Amino acid sequence: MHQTPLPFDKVEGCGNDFVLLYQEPSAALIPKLCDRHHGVGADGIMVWQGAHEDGFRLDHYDPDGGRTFCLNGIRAGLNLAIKRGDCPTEGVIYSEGSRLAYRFDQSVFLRLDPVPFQPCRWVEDTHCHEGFFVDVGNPQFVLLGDLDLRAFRKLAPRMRAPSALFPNGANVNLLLPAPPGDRQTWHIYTFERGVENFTRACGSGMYAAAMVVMDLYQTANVRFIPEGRGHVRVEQYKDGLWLTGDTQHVFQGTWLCG
Ligand SMILES: N[C@H](CCC[C@H](N)C(=O)O)C(=O)O
Repeated sequence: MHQTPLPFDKVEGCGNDFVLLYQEPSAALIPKLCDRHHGVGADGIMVWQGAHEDGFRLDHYDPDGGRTFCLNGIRAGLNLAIKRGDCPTEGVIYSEGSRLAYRFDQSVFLRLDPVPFQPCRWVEDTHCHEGFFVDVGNPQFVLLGDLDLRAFRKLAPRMRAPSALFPNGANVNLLLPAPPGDRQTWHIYTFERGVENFTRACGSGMYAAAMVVMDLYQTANVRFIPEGRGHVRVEQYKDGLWLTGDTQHVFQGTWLCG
């Protein structure tokens, strides 16, 4: 069977990795590309759609085909598009129903709209954990050191499931202060919906966590150290709240397998 070669780039933000495409993938291709053994291997697919309204557009697919907002995918995809000259160093990026201002200064900065959060309690049998629910364009459950990493690894997949508390399921994040007592620097661990696994980083998880931490500790700057490489900062400037962090263009390739 003849297959049309499909050019792609592999990009990542703090270890949250993506296959960046330039045309719409078929539903069957998405999990194949994301597969770490038989495919390229990625936590998701980004599709560069070029000019859109007053800016540019990047679409996102989870490995299970779900469409939802993805900050690391936007950061990583936009970083490459800017470096290649496919879009200016300042502008607007549309993605999955969101419109974000961006600028480039050594790395991509995305302007975040402040979003509200609600305290909530996850209960299962003998387990009861207090956290915060934040909808940043996808659902995020943020636990502020209410359990240790070992318990989080065990419970996060269950917390992620659709429930009365999270009808659409949720991405689940654990924040641990780094170093203890510091309220501006946090380790963050995330179990991601759609990937159905712990990922090295989750940009929207950090967006959600920033909303909680900045409000609770009245701080204008927060830095996250995800499981993967590097870090992400959320900082208050005169013109709003901006998020930035490490991204990388890992390699360029051509998919031949259909
Ligand atoms: N898997 C997530 C979306 C991807 C978010 C993440 N990778 C990010 O950097 O924002 C969900 O289904 O809600």
